[in-house]
Amino acid sequence: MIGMEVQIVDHPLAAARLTTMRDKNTDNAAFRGALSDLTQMLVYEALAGAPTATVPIETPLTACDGSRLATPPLLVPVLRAGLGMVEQAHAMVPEAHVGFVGVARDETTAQPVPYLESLPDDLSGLPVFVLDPMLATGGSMLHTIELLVARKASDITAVCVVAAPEGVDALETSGHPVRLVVAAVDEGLNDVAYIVPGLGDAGDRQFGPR
Ligand SMILES: O=P(O)(O)OC[C@H]1O[C@H](OP(=O)(O)OP(=O)(O)O)[C@H](O)[C@@H]1O
Ligand SMILES: O=c1cc[nH]c(=O)[nH]1
Ligand SMILES: [Mg+2]
Repeated sequence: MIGMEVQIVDHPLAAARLTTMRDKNTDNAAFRGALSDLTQMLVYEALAGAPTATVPIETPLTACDGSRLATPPLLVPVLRAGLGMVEQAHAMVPEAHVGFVGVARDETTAQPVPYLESLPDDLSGLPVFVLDPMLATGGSMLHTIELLVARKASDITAVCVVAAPEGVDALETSGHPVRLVVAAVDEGLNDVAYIVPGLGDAGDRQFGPR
């Protein structure tokens, strides 16, 4: 799909949380806190313009029309690092259902190695938000998107903190129905496929080494 929608969330508060996450002196707890705060901003922006449904209500004074999300997205954290996003995303969209995908890159080849999939069978008509702070080569995100498309998802949003241009290109050329919401697109990948300047290993920085 040429011309994939990429929404960069560059609000000053988002930039401040991202700075905390990038700083190598930020400890695990503060990293998780900044990721949670930033997730709130990313999900808020990702849902701007989402279709709404009218809800008739009564205020203490009179009847009026209210509003709710027409179709709350399925939230899909990619383990491990996406776990640090799901609680806050779910707080923003409490009526959402949640699926899980587990994939870990092989440390020598950087290829994604899947180990978990727990998703509804039929995703037709349901928007899906994939939560993973890092989009590096794009291999892990593409694996996840392929699981979703195989279940008939046709409206997928990748919600990420940092992306490499290589990962953005990989999503764009995949032809899958995906858009990207991200706090920053960095310079690129180093020789072991880490994002530079990046923030290191987002799973390790929340939970310790695996
Ligand atoms: O775009 P890619 O090249 O696939 O890299 C991105 C993936 O790498 C990280 O996970 P990792 O494999 O380190 O697993 P973890 O979350 O368990 O640490 C990250 O959370 C993404 O899932
Ligand atoms: O920079 C990177 C690349 C992949 N996964 C991470 O957690 N960080
Ligand atoms: Mg990791």
